[in-house]
Amino acid sequence: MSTRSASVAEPVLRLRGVRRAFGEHVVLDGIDLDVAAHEVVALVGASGSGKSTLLRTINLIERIDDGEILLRGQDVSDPRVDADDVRARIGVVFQHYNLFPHLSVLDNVTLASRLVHRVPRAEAERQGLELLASIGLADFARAFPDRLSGGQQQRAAIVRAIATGPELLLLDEVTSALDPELVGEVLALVRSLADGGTTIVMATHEMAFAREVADRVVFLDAGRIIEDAPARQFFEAPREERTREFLARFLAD
Ligand SMILES: Nc1ncnc2c1ncn2[C@@H]1O[C@H](COP(=O)(O)OP(=O)(O)OP(=O)(O)O)[C@@H](O)[C@H]1O
Repeated sequence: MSTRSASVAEPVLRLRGVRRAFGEHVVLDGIDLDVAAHEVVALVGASGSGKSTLLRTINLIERIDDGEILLRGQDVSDPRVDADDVRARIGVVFQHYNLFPHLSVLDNVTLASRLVHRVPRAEAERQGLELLASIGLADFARAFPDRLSGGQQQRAAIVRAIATGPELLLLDEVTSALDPELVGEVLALVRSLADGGTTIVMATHEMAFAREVADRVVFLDAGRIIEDAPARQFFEAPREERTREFLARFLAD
């Protein structure tokens, strides 16, 4: 478990009473969550419990029906706020299809810096090459993504997401589509970002990952937070019966 301490300053992210329904189906049912600067929060829960929807609401891909989403104190769920401005402040990596196949790996990594943040090409490429070198992929900078393994692609997608220095990094099951032997390299990268102070909210089915990397684990069930606890406590002494059942089922699989 990480030893980083949470800041007492204003949270990077604050959710208040976040609700989202699809028709009659309430998928997020009053979510309250604070994420402090440098904190790493893992969202866990059964399939369909609302983890991805929650991440998508934070990134404004999914609009909420009720409640508030504050990014460093700004209510970004206000429909008058420009979603593109908010997304420029948040890095996101999904399970699948993160890299643009028709762009080189370096162009993928530098695209947002150049287009959204207006960093001059030479400077963006210098930074991009540095990032690719940091994950051992400098030699693939000019290659297209299909030359990379799934794990290498996900790592490139993760450095692309942090290339613009986002205030918050959202990771949605970034290892789920990978062959087991490729999972470790992606986890190692996320761990190093966590240790470097990146603020992360990640949905994961990998309990070992949540346990090792997250400061806090938030257990969702049917769109509600059942337990929100420091990672060690969550796994070693969960308070809620439903958490114990979830973990027992998980260990039995
Ligand atoms: N656009 C949508 N329209 C209708 N229902 C949706 C939509 N998006 C999500 N849902 C439903 O919301 C529920 C929560 O889905 P979500 O993907 O957030 O769960 P999850 O916890 O991330 O699941 P998984 O672990 O399988 O990824 C599911 O029942 C899903 O079918």
